[in-house]
Amino acid sequence: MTFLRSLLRRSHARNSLLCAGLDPEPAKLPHAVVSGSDAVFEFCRAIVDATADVVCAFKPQIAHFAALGAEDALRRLIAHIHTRHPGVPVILDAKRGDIGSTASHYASEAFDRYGADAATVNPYLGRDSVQPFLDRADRGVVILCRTSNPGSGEFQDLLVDGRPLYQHVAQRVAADWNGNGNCMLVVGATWPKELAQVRALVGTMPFLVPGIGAQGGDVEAVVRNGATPDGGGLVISSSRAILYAGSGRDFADAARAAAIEQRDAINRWR
Ligand SMILES: O=C(O)c1cc(=O)[nH]c(=O)n1[C@@H]1O[C@H](COP(=O)(O)O)[C@@H](O)[C@H]1O
Repeated sequence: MTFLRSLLRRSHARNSLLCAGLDPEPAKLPHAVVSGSDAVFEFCRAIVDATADVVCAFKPQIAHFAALGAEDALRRLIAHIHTRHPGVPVILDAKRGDIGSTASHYASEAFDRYGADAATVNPYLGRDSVQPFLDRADRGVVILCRTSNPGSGEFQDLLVDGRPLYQHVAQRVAADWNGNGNCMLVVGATWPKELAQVRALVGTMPFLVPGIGAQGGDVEAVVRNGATPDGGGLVISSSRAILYAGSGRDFADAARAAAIEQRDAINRWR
């Protein structure tokens, strides 16, 4: 089954648009419970097992593992999700972008080494840099469009032929890059007006929407401005607000409670 089909199926089955981001930070781990050389894996596995039935996807962030030399923990974590929670797709947040010959190695890293179902990519280098990802028709390609960070407008809002650059990205992806029907766009929860503008440009293409929780994005505005007419089309991602909801022995229960709260807050506006 393709990534987008399994995402849709999972989202319907669990009535959830929530994605749990997996961004382990050593200083924030509950050391009384998880410690030792495999603490990152054990922490993330506990979060995954506590939230899998609440979410439509997981999104591990590669730098949070690579900076710690924990690439093998990432590989095992994705394998664990696939084995223990089949049907929950994994989006590897890697934000890759390079010339085509190198990009093919990045695609292989994401999809073959780590076994991810989808990966985030940066469109700045143009279509040939994303092509090795687009060619993997069964996998998802999640393309940065209007990112959640405060400085996102510095380049993404620059007017080109009278329209902001991020709108060109949205239109180009929808019209030209999505031949295999495997594209999504990243639009930050912190920019509801832009979310509505991108939705108006691309029809029902699904969006990955990070920026609720720790970054303060407004859930109601996200759903009102970003959802498709059937109340879907969104994968709303939250990392720190779920991962670090608790810091004691009950950290996994606290993460589950936070995820349920966020899922329900999203569903209230659908
Ligand atoms: O591609 C992403 O996932 C992403 C895009 C974006 O525009 N903003 C954004 O915050 N992210 C990622 O989403 C996660 C947000 O984490 P929290 O702010 O803790 O929920 C981080 O891993 C970011 O790298």
